[in-house]
Amino acid sequence: MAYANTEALEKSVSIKTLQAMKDRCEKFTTVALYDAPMAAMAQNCGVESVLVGDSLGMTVLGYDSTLPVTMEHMIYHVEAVARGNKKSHIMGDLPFMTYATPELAMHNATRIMQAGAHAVKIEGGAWLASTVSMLSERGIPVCAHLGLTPQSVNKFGGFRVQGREREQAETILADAMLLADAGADLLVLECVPAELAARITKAIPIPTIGIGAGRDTDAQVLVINDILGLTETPPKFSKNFLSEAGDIPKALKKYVADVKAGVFPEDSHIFS
Ligand SMILES: Nc1nc(=O)c2c([nH]1)NC[C@@H]1CN(c3ccc(C(=O)N[C@@H](CCC(=O)O)C(=O)O)cc3)CN21
Ligand SMILES: CC(C)C(=O)C(=O)O
Ligand SMILES: [Mg+2]
Repeated sequence: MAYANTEALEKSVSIKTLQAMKDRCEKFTTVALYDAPMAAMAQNCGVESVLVGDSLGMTVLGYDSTLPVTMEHMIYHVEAVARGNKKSHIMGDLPFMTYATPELAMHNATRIMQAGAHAVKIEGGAWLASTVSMLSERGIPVCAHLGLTPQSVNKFGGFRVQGREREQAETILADAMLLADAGADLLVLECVPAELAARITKAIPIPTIGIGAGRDTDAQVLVINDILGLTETPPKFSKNFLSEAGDIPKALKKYVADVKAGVFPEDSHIFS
């Protein structure tokens, strides 16, 4: 069986566990999920890292973008996930405009951490460096997020691959190095060419978590709805693992095993 060596998490996973995995060149898996039973299942299937994503605005609440998501939505779902899962590392997204200034970021990150997250995720480049260092210095691990940052969908004019032009690719690489230097502990790279994600992963000491970013990031993230075939028009980079696996735990275990083995994402999921 392809997933025979995938087991429930035994010890709780911290930011240090994830860093040590990068340092050992061992891949880890993140799932964006939103409720207690799915969070429990992720823990039991060896998913090291879970993200309570603001994608919940689209995947749970039926909005067309992540912009309507509020702190109240995020807290409600972080609390549910934290109740269901005592082992995986839990990140919570800060929603649109709730970290527009460092002061707002510190206030709202506090609320996400008190709801049960172990780290917060924020979308943006160089402008976030001071926010990242302030949160980090005060004890809040930060996951930065570059490339297709969905809260900026109106600036991008749609959910489009980012970093295809040389100049933009160099900016994303420079932003990644700046945010890592500022104290970010993790970096999500969304919908960027695989070559760029590979360069960034080599250039920075912290783990990179890719989605539509090729095989060479330190980890992969997918949205649970896409893994389980719940999305009407799934993004090109996603994969329905349920259809071949047969049930939800088998689908999660197959996803974990395929990421560890470096066989997911496949060529058809990759932008170049
Ligand atoms: N179900 C779901 N999965 C996700 O991964 C996801 C969400 N929802 N909601 C929040 C954001 C939005 N995301 C998206 C949504 C659509 C595309 C998309 O349609 N991309 C095109 C590529 C466009 C191009 O070539 O530039 C695709 O064909 O996949 C990408 C990311 C990722 N996130
Ligand atoms: C797709 C991931 C990276 C995310 O930000 C979310 O689920 O909100
Ligand atoms: Mg998000």
